[in-house]
Amino acid sequence: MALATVAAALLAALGGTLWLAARRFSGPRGQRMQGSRDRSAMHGKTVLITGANSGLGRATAAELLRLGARVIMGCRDRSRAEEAAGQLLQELGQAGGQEPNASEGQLIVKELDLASLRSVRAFCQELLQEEPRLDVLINNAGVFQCPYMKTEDGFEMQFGVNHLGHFLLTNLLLGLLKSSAPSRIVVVSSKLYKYGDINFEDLNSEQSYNKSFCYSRSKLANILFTKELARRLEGSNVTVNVLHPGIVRTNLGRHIHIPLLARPLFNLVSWAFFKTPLEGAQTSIYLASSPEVEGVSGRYFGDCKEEELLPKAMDESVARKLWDISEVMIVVILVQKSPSPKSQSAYGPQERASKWNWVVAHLLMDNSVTPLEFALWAWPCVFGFTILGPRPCPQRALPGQLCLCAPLGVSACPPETLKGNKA
Ligand SMILES: NC(=O)C1=CN([C@@H]2O[C@H](COP(=O)(O)OP(=O)(O)OC[C@H]3O[C@@H](n4cnc5c(N)ncnc54)[C@H](OP(=O)(O)O)[C@@H]3O)[C@@H](O)[C@H]2O)C=CC1
Ligand SMILES: CC1=C(/C=C/C(C)=C/C=C/C(C)=C/C=O)C(C)(C)CCC1
Repeated sequence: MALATVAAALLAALGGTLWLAARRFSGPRGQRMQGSRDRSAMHGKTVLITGANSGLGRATAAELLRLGARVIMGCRDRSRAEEAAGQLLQELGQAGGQEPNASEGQLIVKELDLASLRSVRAFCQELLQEEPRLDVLINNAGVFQCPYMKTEDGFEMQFGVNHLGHFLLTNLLLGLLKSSAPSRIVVVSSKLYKYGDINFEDLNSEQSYNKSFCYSRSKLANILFTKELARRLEGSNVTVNVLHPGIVRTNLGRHIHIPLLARPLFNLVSWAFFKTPLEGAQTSIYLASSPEVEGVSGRYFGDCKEEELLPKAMDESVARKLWDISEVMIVVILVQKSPSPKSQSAYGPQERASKWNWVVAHLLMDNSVTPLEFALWAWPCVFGFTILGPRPCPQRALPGQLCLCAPLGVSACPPETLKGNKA
């Protein structure tokens, strides 16, 4: 009896494995490899891919390199990136039956930590000095459902890396993309955007943190960012499109805890049902290289086809607000050098909730911003405020000092004013 039970269990396990294996090698996967097949399609083109050392980014880099592109891998860990680059060149050499880096594109590793706006700026400064052109920017790097963590600048990690880091990166590289036009920006989002919302009152998750919601919110932000950027880039010959890759077997799930005993089963199921990184990367490759999408902008793609979005991902007013507040967040960090104890004590509980308030006021009072930086960053922010309509300032500004009060509760008043107001 016991023997029969064991035999039945073994048979069931074998049958299950065979069925999963059959699923793995059949189905629509083959049709998903729709990227450009022209081996020289990307010759002479420079492509920047964030998070190119792993998963989808790595697979995208491999394919674009094969198509002849000069690929810049923007990665946070130099040793992991160099290891991946070495493997990619070796694989390419083996596949082509020739010495790596002979006729195909070039691979360049550069350090870029999207959880540090200082790193993003340093990266862009170097890139702008060294690269005469940039044809494709692929905003691919991402963090998925990590425990509550903050970036170097104090932003919730998933929003900070997935949205804000890329927001700054893209804006700093827009000039080069425009001068290299026709050029493309590709944004990697996720279908999970459906479960997110742009809750402006707690964008930094200070009040509550739900890791799934925050991932989804950051991916919704990716889509709204794409929509708004496409609108701003109309007529520039720079296109921007967003995609979801499907469910792909990568390192993205590193923060998901799977009990040790369940891991083999999970691995088997993911092997059978998830896409491989190369399959998942097809839409990124397609949007980066296919002539079919030349001139197409502001669209959402999956499996190399345009897809419909939920209304919340197409809301123009939310997209504009998100853009404006992202600018404020970035501007603030630009001027937010270690605040003085005097300033620290100057803001009360309400102001502390959005620490950005008073810092914006320092724009013109503090020489931590150069006129060029001010011109680049401050005016869109001030302009955004103007467009959205400044509200009457609840605090009384000191004569001659900057005091901006914008919607969404973001206001900027000199700390002295806030202090005076509290008294
Ligand atoms: N896999 C999937 O099923 C899906 C993935 N996506 C999206 O695809 C994109 C790629 O993810 P995927 O390849 O799956 O995951 P991986 O974890 O394999 O790759 C993510 C990449 O992002 C990098 N990264 C993470 N944080 C930072 C940072 N602070 N600065 C710079 N780079 C960083 C990682 O670097 P490091 O290796 O050093 O950690 C890694 O190179 C993400 O945007 C993700 O949201 C969307 C839907 C589904
Ligand atoms: C494959 C796999 C894992 C899980 C990855 C998962 C579940 C990723 C899901 C990502 C999604 C759905 C993102 C959507 O935007 C683990 C846990 C690392 C274990 C090893 C193999």
